[in-house]
Amino acid sequence: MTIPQQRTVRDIAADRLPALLRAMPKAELHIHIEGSLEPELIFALAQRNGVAIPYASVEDLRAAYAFTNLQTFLDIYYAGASVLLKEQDFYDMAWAYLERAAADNVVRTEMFFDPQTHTERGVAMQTVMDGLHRACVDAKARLGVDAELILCFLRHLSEEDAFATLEQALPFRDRFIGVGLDSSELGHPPEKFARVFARCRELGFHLVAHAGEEGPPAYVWSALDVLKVERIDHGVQSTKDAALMKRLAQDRIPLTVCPLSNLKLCVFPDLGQHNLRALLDGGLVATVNSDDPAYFGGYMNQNFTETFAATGLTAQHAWQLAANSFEGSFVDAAAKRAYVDRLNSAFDAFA
Ligand code: HPA
Ligand SMILES: [Zn+2]
Repeated sequence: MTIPQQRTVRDIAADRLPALLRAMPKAELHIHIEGSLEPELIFALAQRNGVAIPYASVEDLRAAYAFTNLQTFLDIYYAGASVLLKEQDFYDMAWAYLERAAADNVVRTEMFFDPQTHTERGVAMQTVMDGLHRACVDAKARLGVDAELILCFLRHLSEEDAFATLEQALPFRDRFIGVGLDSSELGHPPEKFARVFARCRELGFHLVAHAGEEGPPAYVWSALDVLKVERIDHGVQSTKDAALMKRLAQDRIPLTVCPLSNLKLCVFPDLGQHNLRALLDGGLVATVNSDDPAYFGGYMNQNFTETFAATGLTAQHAWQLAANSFEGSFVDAAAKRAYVDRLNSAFDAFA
């Protein structure tokens, strides 16, 4: 892997830090596109498609977003996705996110999607793929955002179901760059999906998995050693295991950390106690991401500004997190260098 050059960044006053965080180019590596579905769009799509939803208003729905753990969120997240039926619905959802990403100076995004959430309801794989892919193509042309897709298997379902999903997706294999693993973590360890990940590896897909969000460090170990993933999504429980921290640092395995998600799902009691700084201090390739921004109260820049305000991270950390996002992305070495050059230019212009 190419490691972007290091850079020592001059300190800037705390009151100017939010502007720098917003202005710097960055990659988003952990965004569930179904988690970008805002309540307003849920209501609009419900009406367009004649789907009944058990909430009287947008305010009513938003009021239900009081989560105590991952599962309480997932129950509402899957219900929200039930309004997605047509190709245009998937396009509209992805386009709304991509416009928000562009506004946050996200120049590269690798978006998760959960096909089983849709095929289970009778939506064709092709419908999902067509809508999301068309939004990615338009994002490059009209927003200058380089957008790719990563297909996630739902870990609360069986490996057999994951294999069937992979089969359905293979006619569209040029439209997604990798596979991931999401949904209910506890009780569904990575090794449950050992064979389907081995197959995806043979097929040449990039591999990632959620691990160590709520689950123990053992799940991060098995994501690495059994599934052979290239990145860990979340991974914040890794600080509980010194040997694991060493492994992640030595192998430069990126962690796609999602601070506002961790706050909303009660992984940390408050943002001031988030361990992002400890991950960076441990030499890990940690990144900042939004996860499910419509549900967790913030897109990329809000994740950056709120976390920096709560934890006292500095301009040096800002540079490192953005550089890490490009290092951790699935672009080639020349593109990584070009992105880090853009990052350096943004810092020069800011000084
Ligand atoms: N964790 C697991 N599964 C998910 C998440 C998450 O944060 N968001 C959407 N699906
Ligand atoms: Zn996630």
